[in-house]
Amino acid sequence: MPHSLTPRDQLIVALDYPTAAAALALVDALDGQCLWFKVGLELYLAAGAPIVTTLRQRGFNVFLDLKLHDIPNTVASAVRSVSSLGASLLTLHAAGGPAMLAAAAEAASATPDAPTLLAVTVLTSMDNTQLNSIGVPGTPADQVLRLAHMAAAAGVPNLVCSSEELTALRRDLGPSPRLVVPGIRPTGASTDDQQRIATPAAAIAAGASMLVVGRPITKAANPAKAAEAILHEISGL
Ligand SMILES: O=c1ccn([C@@H]2O[C@H](COP(=O)(O)O)[C@@H](O)[C@H]2O)c(=O)[nH]1
Repeated sequence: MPHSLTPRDQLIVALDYPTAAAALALVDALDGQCLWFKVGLELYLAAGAPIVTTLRQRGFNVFLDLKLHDIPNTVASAVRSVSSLGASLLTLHAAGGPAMLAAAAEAASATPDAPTLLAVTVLTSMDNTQLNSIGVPGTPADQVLRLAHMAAAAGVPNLVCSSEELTALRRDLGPSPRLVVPGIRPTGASTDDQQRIATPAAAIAAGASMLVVGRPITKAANPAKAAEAILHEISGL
């Protein structure tokens, strides 16, 4: 495994909730099993920066999934703005291009306590047809590889990708980049709106550093049991 992380270091639970109270109820229900939580657009727009600081005060690691995508100056300023919150990871869209990524990387390296930047390649909800329909030729894997090389050259080597691209990414980029993988579905779980999916074990075996899991845990009848099953599935791999 590229990063020698324990299963609890590898599982990020996506807190896709409309209020801080609902998100924190799920955190409480997991009863300390999970160390990482993802705050995405829904929760951040509803609850703002205090949800990040609350999670940090409770001792959890925060992945701030804001998927920044704007002109270089604006994205660099946003990186500086969120750096004081204490999130460990922050996303921006690789499709913003090399100048945007380089400006963000420069801002992060010059800002104390800046999060590690992750470049989002091709959303796991997109398949071949959807990608081609926005004017990108080829397969999601082609585009992920193209964006990954561009992002690394711009100073953002860590990525969000699907499990389907992991083998090729590890072949090209080696063990160092942190590859964070959503679109995780335990066997038998509903795929929802995800297109490029894998089981937790398959994604870790293919080279994922960390897994992002939302609905298979948050919508489960017993979220703690669902999280425990995923941790069990990836332990010993
Ligand atoms: O390509 C991407 C990038 C981010 N996500 C986010 O991950 C979670 C996945 O939630 P599930 O409920 O497990 O599908 C969600 O917050 C997305 O915004 C992604 O799915 N794909």
